[in-house]
Parts: sequence; structure tokens; C-alpha cells
Amino acid sequence: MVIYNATSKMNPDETAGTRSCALPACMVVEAAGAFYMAESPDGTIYRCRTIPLTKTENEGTSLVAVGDMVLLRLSPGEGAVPEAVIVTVLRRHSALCRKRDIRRNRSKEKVQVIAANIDQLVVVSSAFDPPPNLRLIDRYLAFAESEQLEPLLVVNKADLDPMGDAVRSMELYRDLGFRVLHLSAKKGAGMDRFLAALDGRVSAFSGHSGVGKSSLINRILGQQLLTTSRTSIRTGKGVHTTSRSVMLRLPGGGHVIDTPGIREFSLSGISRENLRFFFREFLPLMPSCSFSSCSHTVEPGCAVRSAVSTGLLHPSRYESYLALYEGLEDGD
Ligand SMILES: Nc1nc2c(ncn2[C@@H]2O[C@H](COP(=O)(O)OP(=O)(O)OP(=O)(O)O)[C@@H](O)[C@H]2O)c(=O)[nH]1
Ligand SMILES: [Zn+2]
Repeated sequence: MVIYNATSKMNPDETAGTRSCALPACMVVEAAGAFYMAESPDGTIYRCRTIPLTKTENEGTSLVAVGDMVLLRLSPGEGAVPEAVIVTVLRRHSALCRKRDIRRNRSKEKVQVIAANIDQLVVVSSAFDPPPNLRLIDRYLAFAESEQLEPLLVVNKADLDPMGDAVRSMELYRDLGFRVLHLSAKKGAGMDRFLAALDGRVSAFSGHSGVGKSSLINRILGQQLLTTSRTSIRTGKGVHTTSRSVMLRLPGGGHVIDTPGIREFSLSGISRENLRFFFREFLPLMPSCSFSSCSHTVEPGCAVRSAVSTGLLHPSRYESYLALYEGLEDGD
């Protein structure tokens, strides 16, 4: 590992390449413009920025994103929060990206990293108001599979489901082996199981507007972090955290991230050719299709379609597959 001198007296911009002792790798927990907050394993927060010589082990994408592990070097500062420069951005094991709108963005990066090093995608829906949207859930699940993120299905507002309708509509996911939790941010139901599922991991929250993502995060953190203002690292004024990227540390370990960017993730890694690999129940059937490249839409001798007609595959999942397939383009 490359280690840098935390106590160098040289101009920090000139010393990025020097090797010597220093801070352990820190996690970027907040990004706001040119500034970042990075957290060391012991919980110390550093206010930091990049320098022209900042190195990255991830070429061709955003230099720094929330969730990145970075090597820092302390720089002189008078504020209460220690200041540092980011010397190296370490290799990411995963990255949630969105395509940049070239017309509205002059940056050379075509892909923007919304969050790095995510372990699991929490797909939040609600039992009622709005009711579960299975098309949307399947879209998130396909995305999670394509990014090799472990999905966790959460159905919030269980207090609005006295007849168990939402529980029944989600049964198919349990049958497929997905983890499904029915919770109520309002009443606190199921929170122990939820916390256990988040423990020690970096989890990104996704889901339709109004399902209660912020309410769930506030409930598990025991405070109103996502609706009340926190002090901006740039201006010192209060800001709404939901408009920025913030990684929140859970009391028992682990982190959660909830950003508008993840809510509107793109399916950039999914094409018509590879979509079928992200519906896990198709995999054992696919070798029985007459054509090895079967798209499971119109081909004769398709084992997937045959399984739908005999009730072996859930029609709702197949409908989602077709809807996603229609919306995708050929090729990668
Ligand atoms: N009955 C009930 N209402 C809830 C529950 N959780 C959240 N709500 C309500 O649902 C509404 C939306 O909650 P939010 O936490 O803002 O939802 P969100 O998913 O963060 O919404 P966006 O920020 O628009 O993406 C609010 O009026 C909450 O009070 C719950 O468990 N039960
Ligand atoms: Zn087929």
C-alpha cells in the first residue's frame, strides 16, 4: 500500500508523491462541491479536498465519490475539524454510476460515480400509499444483480397493511430466495431485524418517492438527520442532506447512503443481451431453450416462456422482464 507523510512541512500540493507514515485509509462520507468529509476507522472526521497530484486507482470515472476509501495527509487548518488533502483514491470494489448528460455537463467524464464500495442495495417499497410496484421492484433487483450488490427488499408502512395484502404480494420474492422485511418506520415494527441486516455493511437505499426511505433512516439513526438541516461543510450554513451525497454511520456499525442520485440510477450496464442473466430464476431454465441466444420473447422452443405458461415461473416477473427488455437497447 502507498503511504504518505502526514506531517510534511512541504507545500501539500508538491508532496503527493512522497511515501511515509500516516493516517489509516478513511472513507469519504460526504461530498459537497470541491470538499469532502472523510471518516477514519476510529470515527475521526477530516475535512478534505483533492489536489492536482491526487492519485486514483480508478481511471476514467469520477475522482472521488461518497464511499471511496482514501489515503489522506493532514494539512494545516484552524477549524475545529482537522483538515487534510486526498493523496490517493483506492480501488473501488463497486460503483453505482449514472451517465452524465453531455449537453448539460462540460466534464470529460461520461460516467459519474454516485457512490462507491456499496455492499447491498436496500430496495424500499411501502405496503400502501403507494402500494408495492412490482415492475419497479424487479427493475431495482435486475440492477442489483447486474452490479453484484446483494438486494434487501424492505416493505415499509406495515401499519397500513392490516389484511396482509402487501405481505402476500411479496411472497414470490421470498420464494425466489430474496430477503424480504416488512417494517414500519412509524411504529418501529421490525427494526431489530432491519438493523441486523444493515450491520457492518455499506447499504444504499433506493425506492419510489414517498415510500419512507428518509423515515426509515431517521428511525434507525434515532434522530431526524434527513429532514433537519446539518451544517454545510462548504458554507457553514444549514442545508438539506437529501440534496447531497451523505454516508451515515449506524450506531452498531455499518453505513447507509441515501441520495437522489441512487434513487434515479441508470441501467447503463444492462442491455437486451444480458438482461436475462439478471433474473435469477431464468438461469436454470436457459440451457433448455432451443436457441442458445434465446431472448425469451418470441423464439420457438423457449423454456422460459414454457415455464411461465405452466405456472413454474411467476407471470409478474416475466412481465417485468418483457417491460425492461422493451425499454432497453440492443448491444452494450
Ligand atoms: N403510516 C406510515 N407512514 C409512513 C411510514 N414511514 C413513512 N411514512 C410517511 O410517508 C411519507 C413519506 O415518507 P419519506 O420518509 O419522506 O419518504 P421518502 O421515501 O424518503 O420520500 P422521497 O424523499 O420523496 O423519496 C411521510 O408522510 C411519512 O410520514 C410508516 O411506517 N407508516
Ligand atoms: Zn428462451
